[in-house]
Amino acid sequence: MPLPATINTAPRRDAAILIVDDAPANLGMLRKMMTQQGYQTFVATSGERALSIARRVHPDLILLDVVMPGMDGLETCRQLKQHPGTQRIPVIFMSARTETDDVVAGFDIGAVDYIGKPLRMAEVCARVRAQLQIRTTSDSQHEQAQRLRTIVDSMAEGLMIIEGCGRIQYANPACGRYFGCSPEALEQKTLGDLLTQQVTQDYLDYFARCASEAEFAPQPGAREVVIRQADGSLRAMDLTLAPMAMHATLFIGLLHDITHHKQSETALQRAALLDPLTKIANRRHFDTFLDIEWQRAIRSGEPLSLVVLDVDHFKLYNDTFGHPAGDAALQSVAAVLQAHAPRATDMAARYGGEEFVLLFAETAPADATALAEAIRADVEALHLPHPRSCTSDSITVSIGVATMIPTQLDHIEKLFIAADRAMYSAKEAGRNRVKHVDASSSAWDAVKALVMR
Ligand SMILES: Nc1nc2c(ncn2[C@@H]2O[C@H](COP(=O)(O)OP(=O)(O)OP(=O)(O)O)[C@@H](O)[C@H]2O)c(=O)[nH]1
Repeated sequence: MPLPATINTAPRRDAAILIVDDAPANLGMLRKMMTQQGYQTFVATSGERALSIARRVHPDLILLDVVMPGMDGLETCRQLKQHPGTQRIPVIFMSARTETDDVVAGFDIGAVDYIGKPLRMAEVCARVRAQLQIRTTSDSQHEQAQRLRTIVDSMAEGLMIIEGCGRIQYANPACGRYFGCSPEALEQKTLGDLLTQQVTQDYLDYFARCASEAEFAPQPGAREVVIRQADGSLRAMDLTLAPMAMHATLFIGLLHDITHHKQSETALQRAALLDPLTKIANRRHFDTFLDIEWQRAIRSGEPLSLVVLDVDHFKLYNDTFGHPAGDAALQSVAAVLQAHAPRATDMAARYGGEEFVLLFAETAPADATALAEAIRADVEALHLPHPRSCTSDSITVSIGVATMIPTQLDHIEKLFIAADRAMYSAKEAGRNRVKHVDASSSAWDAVKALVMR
């Protein structure tokens, strides 16, 4: 529901007035006057009766005689102020007792005004009008405050009011949910209890600048922060902090949960690095990883081993069992590769089609060859039937391995060409085998010569 742009503070013409006086003549006169002013009137000749009517009709104002037999006006007013249903009704005392002590006692007990008797009707009307106006304004403000509280309480965003020293002065229920504690518990805390040290310091500096430099009016900006929850876990949030209007020392903080956004961002980033069919690294991811390891090997002088692996007679396999069965076979082969690349410095990837690669950093030729041989044997052990293959009854792979200790003068391409050549020589030698080249072999020299040309 939109909030009204302005609050209508004119007293309602049909406001209800309860007139309480034990003298029927006074009652009659006041009633006539109030009716002439356009008000609805109720009358009572005793305090007890006044309480009962007030609780039933909730008048907008009570004109209350002080001196009455039985329950007097002061006691009547005290009981009105004690009852939640009647405590907000403004009471105006009317009395011939106009000593200062009498008037002060009337105000102390909760009256909003005190009129001396004998009554001057024009004055009574003016005072009633003034109090009704105040009452209308206060009702509107009360209603407005209630609406704002409902909005703030039901907001999905967290809202906090923060003092310049970092103390949380107010927190709404969403803040409580975000931090995993009650809003009241948050109101005992400071920004430093909720945010990391660096972020807290940044905000405290910003608060100090707002307070000391009148012309410093920064645009409120959202900042990604990690908040600490009551159970110690961390959560990603957008936090917008801005000075409260007309309050250089108070700041409004708005917290927006971006955990889901972050999770999908991370999922997207991860998806961009994986081959959709086999769920192992894709070519782009592998190339980036190889660049990093290549540079690291140049610095460390440790050997870098590249393995290139190609499924044997895979076209025939597809032709025999169909493309979906071929896909499933590629997934099985990929799983074998992944199982042999457990270290942070290893990576298995699908390089395209039925071709796979593995990188083993800090791995000498003999170790890389042994790893490749284990992979070959594990693929064979899958026993994926390949009845039309002329080299085996089941799916097999041919593997080429190249190892080098790169220098600044080398190109990554060299390593690839060497491993590819080794793989083709494994194919030529009958498939389902591993071939290795290293820097000392003649094959490697041939590769070098090729690349240097
Ligand atoms: N099912 C399936 N097949 C693929 C995929 N990518 C490439 N292929 C197939 O892999 C086959 C590769 O065939 P070739 O390059 O002729 O080699 P090959 O039949 O494996 O023979 P050799 O390598 O000489 O042993 C082609 O038929 C491609 O269609 C894929 O994602 N899924």
